[in-house]
Amino acid sequence: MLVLAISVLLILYLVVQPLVVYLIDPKGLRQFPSPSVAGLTSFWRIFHSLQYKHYQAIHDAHVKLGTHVRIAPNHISISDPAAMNDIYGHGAGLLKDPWYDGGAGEFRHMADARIKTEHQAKRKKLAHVFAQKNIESLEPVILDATATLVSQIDKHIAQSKAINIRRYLNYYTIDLFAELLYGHSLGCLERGDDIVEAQTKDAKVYKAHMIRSLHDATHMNTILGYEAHLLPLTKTIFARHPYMKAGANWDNIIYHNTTRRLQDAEFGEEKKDLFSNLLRNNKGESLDLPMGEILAECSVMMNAGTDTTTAALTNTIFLLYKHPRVLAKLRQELDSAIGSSADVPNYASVSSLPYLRACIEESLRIRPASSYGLPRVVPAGGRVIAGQYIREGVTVSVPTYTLLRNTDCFMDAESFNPDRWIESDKATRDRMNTAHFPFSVGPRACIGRNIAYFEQLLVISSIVRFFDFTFVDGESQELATLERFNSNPGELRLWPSRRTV
Ligand code: HEM
Repeated sequence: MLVLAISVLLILYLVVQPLVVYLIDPKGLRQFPSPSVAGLTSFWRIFHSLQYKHYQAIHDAHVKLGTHVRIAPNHISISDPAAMNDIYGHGAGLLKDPWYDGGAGEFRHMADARIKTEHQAKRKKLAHVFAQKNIESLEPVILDATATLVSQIDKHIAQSKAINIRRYLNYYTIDLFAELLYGHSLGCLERGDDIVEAQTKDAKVYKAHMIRSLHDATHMNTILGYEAHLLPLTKTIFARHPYMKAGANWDNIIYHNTTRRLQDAEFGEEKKDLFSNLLRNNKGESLDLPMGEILAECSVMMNAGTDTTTAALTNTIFLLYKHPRVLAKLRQELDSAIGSSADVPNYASVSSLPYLRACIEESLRIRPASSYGLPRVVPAGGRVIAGQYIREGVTVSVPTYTLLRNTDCFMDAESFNPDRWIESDKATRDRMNTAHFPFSVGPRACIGRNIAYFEQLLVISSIVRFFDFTFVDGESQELATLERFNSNPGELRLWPSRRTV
């Protein structure tokens, strides 16, 4: 009897209720075209997220249906550059959607705080952590980590082994960010794996795979977030799912490293890392953050600071070695700027090289690390977004992947062409800049972009100068994209050799 009652309730909830809402159409959304059953149910998005190809399904829908597409019962995706400012700009007034609750813990961090005042306070408190001046002071740490990466590639050459550069770049970003944040590396690069220590609240220390923990947890949170109002139920139903265990492992990795860092501080070890800036403002006064908030901020930094930059670095290496003409031009620029030095180039020597910058921008455009349409809620009174009125309470987003290949803004948008950032006339460049937002815009835009550029400049210039690669699978080698929330690249195996500089 109970099973029958639950089944009836489920059918009512999953089939009848969406159909009734769809037909009554209280928010006037039926005027917007939608692919397949997307206007009726979130299952359309869930299906494509489970294939890791959500961005592609949204892109295909826009190509077929136009700029304003209904991708879920209460969600309009808008692939128009004008929508960036309308939705995300300073003063737009649209707040983050409850989808962000999917990954939120008891304490919110800077990226998942949805209340405006809470977010503003956090961002203000932590802005100094990400200031360019502060990042530049961390250059020795970045140079050291980059030198270790170079020596690991050399080891593969000495042993005549192919290298999975996607994994090694991820080991690099993990070690580097742990060093920047906590003042200690996690040793992934040296070991050639991502198995690190985690610690439960009752002090049990064990080992876990760092990359997998983050990826599985993110995938789960992304999908559960589509029906955010059901989170208390779905989190209970899936409590034993391995991806939930992955989330616990991730939290325990952060807990282990944060408590270790706090103990260092207790023993009076003075460190010049981001963590010390997290505890104190730029006048040296304590910020008095509760432990839950410290853990939350460390978690988002280790997440955002490693996963996106790994994607950006891997994508750039792939694109450069796939395009020998571009690679040769970049090498010419680097060689004439740096000469024959065998050291990892420093920031001053590469930060204003135009072609290097252009390669990085073009890679962020054509293979964005963050391709997901970032959801926001239309506030009271509704809004005109890219020319169409959308009622209050509707979720809207700009699909980053689609925006970055907008054919009105980028000529021959599907081709990797760094020259477009240098050789285009002003009008063309202005048009490109209306759509080139790999870090988003406005008050919720990426706060870590200075770190991201710093890393990319040093790593890309080092690898390109020192190494030749051939693809293990020959010229036909492709690089998969697996969108969980970030767009993670698939494995990328290369045969490395030393280039004579
Ligand atoms: C190529 C690398 C990166 C890309 C493409 C990228 C992209 C983005 C994007 C698109 C957002 C907006 C997310 C949203 O609205 O939900 C964001 C936010 C954020 N990013 Fe990055 N990011 C990168 C690197 C980093 C790094 C190195 C850090 C360092 C910790 C970082 C920390 C953050 C934080 C804390 C936020 C939340 C900001 C807020 O809501 O105020 N990111 N990033």
